Amino acid sequence: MKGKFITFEGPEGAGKTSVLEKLMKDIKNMDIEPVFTREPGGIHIAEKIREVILHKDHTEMDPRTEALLYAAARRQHLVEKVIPAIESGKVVFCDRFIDSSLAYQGHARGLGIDEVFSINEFAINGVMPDLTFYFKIDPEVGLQRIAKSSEREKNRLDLENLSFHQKVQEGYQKVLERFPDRMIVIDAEKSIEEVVNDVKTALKRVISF
Ligand SMILES: Nc1ncnc2c1ncn2[C@@H]1O[C@H](COP(=O)(O)OP(=O)(O)OP(=O)(O)O)[C@@H](O)[C@H]1O
Ligand SMILES: Cc1cn([C@H]2C[C@H](O)[C@@H](COP(=O)(O)O)O2)c(=O)[nH]c1=O
Repeated sequence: MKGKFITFEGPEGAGKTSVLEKLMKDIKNMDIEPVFTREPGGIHIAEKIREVILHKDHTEMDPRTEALLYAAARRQHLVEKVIPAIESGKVVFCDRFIDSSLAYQGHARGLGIDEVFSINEFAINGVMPDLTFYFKIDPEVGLQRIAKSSEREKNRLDLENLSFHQKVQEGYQKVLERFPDRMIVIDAEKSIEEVVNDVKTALKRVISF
């Protein structure tokens, strides 16, 4: 049986990681075999690439280099972890995937959504999510949340200015217009409990757990 590939997208501080942590607890011991992972990262090489991309001192990084590094991390993560899991019937829940590249590098960095999609086509070789939750939130609210969080050390992208994060938001809107069939919009400004419930309700339409 082929599994499923479900991705979580949205700007900084939207609550993706918090919701995935709650789902991880709730989905355990139920009818599906879940795999929780993230981008960039999820496996050794991609975590190393993550350190290079997100290090706050790497301010000289060229936007095309950034886009290529995300795509390289994506390729390795797909081949080592995501594809084998899907092929063995598991349900992969991934914190970010290609839509982040389209919104951040394609739109916010100004490289072009089509151009960034095309370098990613080489990396993904036809693997796209079955379903994507887009956590919609005013970028200022998301940034305020991460500013309040004592656990979080700010990375290079967190430190971009508000206008960059507003462009990320516009980028996601464009991605949503391009892929309306696989994307579900979640109001991420609701309480965490309500957001978790909304995600679970939508998930139950595609998997039983
Ligand atoms: N619905 C919510 N309401 C209020 N605070 C929230 C909500 N969801 C998450 N938070 C808080 O916001 C902060 C950021 O949450 P989280 O790390 O889950 O976001 P994220 O979408 O994964 O962000 P990033 O992509 O930047 O890592 C955390 O301190 C978390 O506790
Ligand atoms: C996959 C991917 C990610 N990004 C950005 C988005 C965030 O600012 C960081 C990842 O940090 P998080 O705490 O794990 O959310 O990287 C990007 O710009 N392009 C991408 O393809």
